[in-house]
Amino acid sequence: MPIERPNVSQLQQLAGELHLQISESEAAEYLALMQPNLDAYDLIDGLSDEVPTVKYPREKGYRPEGEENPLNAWYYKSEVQGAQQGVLVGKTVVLKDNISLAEVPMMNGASSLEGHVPAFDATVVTRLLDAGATILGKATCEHFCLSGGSHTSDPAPVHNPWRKGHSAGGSSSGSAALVAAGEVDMAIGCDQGGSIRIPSAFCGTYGMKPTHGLVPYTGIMPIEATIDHAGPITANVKDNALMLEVMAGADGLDPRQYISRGGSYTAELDKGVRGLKIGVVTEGFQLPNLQPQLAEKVRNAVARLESLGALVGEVSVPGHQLAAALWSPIGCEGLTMQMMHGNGMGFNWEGLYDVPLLDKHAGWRDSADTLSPSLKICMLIGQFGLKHYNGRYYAKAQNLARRARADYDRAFDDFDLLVMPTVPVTAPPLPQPNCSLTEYISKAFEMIGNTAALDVTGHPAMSVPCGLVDGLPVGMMLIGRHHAESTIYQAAAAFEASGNWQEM
Ligand SMILES: NC(=O)c1ccccc1
Repeated sequence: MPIERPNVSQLQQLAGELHLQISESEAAEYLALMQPNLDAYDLIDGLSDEVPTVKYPREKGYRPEGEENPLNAWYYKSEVQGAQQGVLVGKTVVLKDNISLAEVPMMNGASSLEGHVPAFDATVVTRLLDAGATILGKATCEHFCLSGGSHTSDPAPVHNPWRKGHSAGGSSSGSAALVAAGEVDMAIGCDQGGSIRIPSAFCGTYGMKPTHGLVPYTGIMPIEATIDHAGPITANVKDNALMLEVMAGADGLDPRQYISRGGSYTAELDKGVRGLKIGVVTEGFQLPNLQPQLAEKVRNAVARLESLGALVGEVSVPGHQLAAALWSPIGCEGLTMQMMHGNGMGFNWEGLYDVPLLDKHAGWRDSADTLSPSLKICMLIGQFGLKHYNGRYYAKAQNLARRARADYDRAFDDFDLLVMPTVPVTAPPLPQPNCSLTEYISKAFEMIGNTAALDVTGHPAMSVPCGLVDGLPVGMMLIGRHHAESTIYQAAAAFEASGNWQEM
């Protein structure tokens, strides 16, 4: 199929957008000279796309309603049976709804994407199925994954299974809610500012944000490649480690995997914590909105690890606050370029692009006013930094991210793990649908003070449930050296085995 050529005046218009002025006759001459290039576009247009083939058949599926979806945590139910054999045989899994499951609708929490049906499976999906898992469907997520509260998802907010009317956390809201409600064994979440760990903390699940690049993001709708992470959300530590083992390692299609190695994450589970050095991060307990009772639960959990033989000390990591600050230019300018101007894919990397998703998402411009205020504020910050400051603060923040990372790594000279509260608050009530802009946005970001920093530095970090305050779960965040997920699991497993966290 030939692509539609621009005419002379369209080419002049394009030139204008590039700050060029070309006369009509120049435009005509350029146009003639461009013909071989446009012939190349014709050739590409005539070819089929180069994408992975779908390996396992699936049901058409449906959108559960009413009693079948009391928390609004399901987006779609569609069963996919994986291989007959493998470490995940008998395990049920739900996918966050920014992860492609071929033939099953995906909307990433945003009405502007409604109607999109992916053509291929994300790498992590194929890996789980190859390991024998049974996928049950897609979990509701927040609007383009841009909220730590569960009130921004289209069509409806997700409720916390511990208390209806309260936030499930976000942005992997449905993922954690369905695991906590016992509807699935496992879920995949994604995390750019805390979106695996926040809902895990609010819902009392185990949520691991692995080292940046460990798990391929291929086939998952991104926010910004340098902070995109995918990882497991489960009801126990063993399942979490198993799931990570299956999902980790290079797929050759994701530029985030500049360092790519998988590993065995189940090997250390029974080792205990005797002699393990755990640093309590001073800055992690200095968030202005930290609830004292919640901090107390986390300190009690650390004392328990100490009683199990860990060597505990206090450590200051000034880079923690720096990293949290770096999230603003990196997250906001990065998502404005990649997710919005770049139609969800961006440019300048080799790998697997989802072309139909790109086309569909390019339509956000036609209904931009329906975007969530939590996304709008990030776009406004991002556009400001890009337009008024050439994106220089994004660039400088990427450089300073190495300083922040080195700061944590200095702490890891003395400690094997670092610990702090995952989030400063327990699950708050969901804001009312007609709440103010200020409330809507503050309820989306009030809890990311500790989590976002580790997206910037890339360190693995896991939320481990460690108690209840007024009947709502509290999460302790364990942070490890890059690629030391095993050490995190080792401590998490020892802690889990030491008693019922709901009684702590
Ligand atoms: N995608 C995220 O991790 C996120 C979390 C909280 C707020 C904004 C984004």
